[in-house]
Amino acid sequence: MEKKEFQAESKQLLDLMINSIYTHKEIFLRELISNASDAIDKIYYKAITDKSISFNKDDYYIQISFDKENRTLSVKDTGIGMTKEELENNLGVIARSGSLQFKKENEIKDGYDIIGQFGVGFYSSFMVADKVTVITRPFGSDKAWEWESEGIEGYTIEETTKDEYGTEVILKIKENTEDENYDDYLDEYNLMNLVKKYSDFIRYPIKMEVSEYKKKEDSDEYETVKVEKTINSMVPIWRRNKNELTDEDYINFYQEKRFGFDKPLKWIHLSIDGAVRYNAILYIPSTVPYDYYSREYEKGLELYSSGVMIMEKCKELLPDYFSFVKGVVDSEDLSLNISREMLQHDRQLRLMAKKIEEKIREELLNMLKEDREKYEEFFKNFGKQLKYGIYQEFGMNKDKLEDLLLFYSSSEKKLVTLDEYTSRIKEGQEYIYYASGDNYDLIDKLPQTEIIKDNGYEILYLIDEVDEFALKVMRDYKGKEFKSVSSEDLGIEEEKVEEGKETESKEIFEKMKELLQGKVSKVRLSKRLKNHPVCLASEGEISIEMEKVLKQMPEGSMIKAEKILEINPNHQIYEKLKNAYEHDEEKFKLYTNLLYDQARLIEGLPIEDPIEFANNISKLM
Ligand SMILES: Nc1ncnc2c1ncn2[C@@H]1O[C@H](COP(=O)(O)OP(=O)(O)OP(=O)(O)O)[C@@H](O)[C@H]1O
Repeated sequence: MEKKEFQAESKQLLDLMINSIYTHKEIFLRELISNASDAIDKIYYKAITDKSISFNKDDYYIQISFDKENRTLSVKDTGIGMTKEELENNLGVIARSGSLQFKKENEIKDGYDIIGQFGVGFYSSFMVADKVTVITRPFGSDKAWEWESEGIEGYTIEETTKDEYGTEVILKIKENTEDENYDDYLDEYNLMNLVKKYSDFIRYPIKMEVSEYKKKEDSDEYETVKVEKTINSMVPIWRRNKNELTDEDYINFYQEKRFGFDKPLKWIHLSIDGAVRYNAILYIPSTVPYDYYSREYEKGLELYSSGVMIMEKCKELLPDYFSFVKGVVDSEDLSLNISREMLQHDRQLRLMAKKIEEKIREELLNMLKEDREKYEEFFKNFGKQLKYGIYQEFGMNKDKLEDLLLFYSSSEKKLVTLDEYTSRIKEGQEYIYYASGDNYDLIDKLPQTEIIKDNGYEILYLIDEVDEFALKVMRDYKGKEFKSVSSEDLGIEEEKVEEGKETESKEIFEKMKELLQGKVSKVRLSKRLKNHPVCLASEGEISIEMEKVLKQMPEGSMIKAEKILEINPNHQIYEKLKNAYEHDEEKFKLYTNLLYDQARLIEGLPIEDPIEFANNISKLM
């Protein structure tokens, strides 16, 4: 037996390998399976050019077996195997990849790319094993070799026998420690899950003996028996032809992948053959994930490189406003870093992300046009996210998102797009009007909306917290400005105020403002009220609805809207107020407080002092 040391720099590298390159120990299995798949691929490629080699697909497979008692786990393949020299070169020198060399020598460029390229994956075995044994017999040779290593100190090679060509890697799994349960790698269920997670789309069968609960022959009793099964799906659905796939295939894949328990509302299957080639299947869920609108939710698409899973949630592939999209992306063109946990070039990712975003937008616009009912269902679930998308980044994404928005319309009594609103705009209508509140019924009754409706103008009713913030950063839609029904200048012909009232009321309103002790910045005659005596309006950037929202945030509680109390000069209450001002100070104070409280109630704001409010009402009675 020959005992050899790893080359000097390899020792350090091996140490680095074992201890710091990978975040998850479990990926060692992905690496061994990828190597086994590469080894079979190499025969496949040889067979293409060498007519004397026949490649019968059924003869090629990967087999996983384990022995709990002896703590061994084995990954065996019927691939190309290694000569003694190759063993020394490939497993004796870390960071030398026989696979990369093979790829170069054979100029392999087509779709089924060989996975290995860095020459380090194999050593990840030492993260979970004390000892690694490789028994290999190269294709076309009778000789077989056994390579063995317990890590840094070196390895041995000796001749052995093996019935078939191919390679078997046997790991002596470490004992459990306080932090790590190595028994997981000797557990049928867990191993199956790891194969599903990382290697489901390796294109050769991965076989393993699995337990099955079966009825005994000639008896009613049941027993658990071991049956050899192929545990990977092999052909990824995204590589299959769209025409061959049924709705059921897509739905099954969504559910198998646990993207959600629901049935997806819509899916998009992409095969892109541009600067970066990739396939993707994207899903829009039909229900909101329970943690979607919370900090815990993580966006991202599952990323594969040549059928091997690299990242569970690649967040760079989705903008925040489309974070509800689930799915997979698979590309052969990614530059991976050594651990396969990250990508080396943002450019490829950016190109993919851009296209993916375009496609999602296109699909949503399509749905809006072709299947309104479905789109409204989507919007009910994720419309809020689109609106956040506009609000974030100061409206930078406005152009991409504005046509995807829906708001409830006062005249149509249903959700409408901004385009539909503007297409109905009347001559002389200067603005797109909106009113905010807790629900459509309450907004519909808001005194401020009356004059606008009387003019025959449509109003958008906003009930989501983010709505008004989004419209504020949008400012306009195709040149038409948004206007709150509570703003001072509504751009319409205002209610006439009798001559003299303007001057006469000044003094009264000054007094009212004083009595209200800073609660309002102004009291003024209303030019918008018709049948109602009073309402609140606001000035400046923060509206009353926005104040309500900000109040719920810890840092926003101090931010207040500048409120204006508006009194209807044509309502009999105005005369009573005037009378009280002139003759009964106590009554005037009472009216002032009551009118202010009423206006708050109409806006859905809490009464600041409910007891005093109740007492004031009693006084009136
Ligand atoms: N099962 C196997 N059969 C045949 N050759 C193998 C097998 N496993 C490993 N090798 C050889 O050993 C080399 C080193 O393997 P290793 O897993 O360390 O790196 P890699 O697969 O080339 O690259 P990567 O680090 O990107 O996975 C491979 O390139 C291949 O030539």
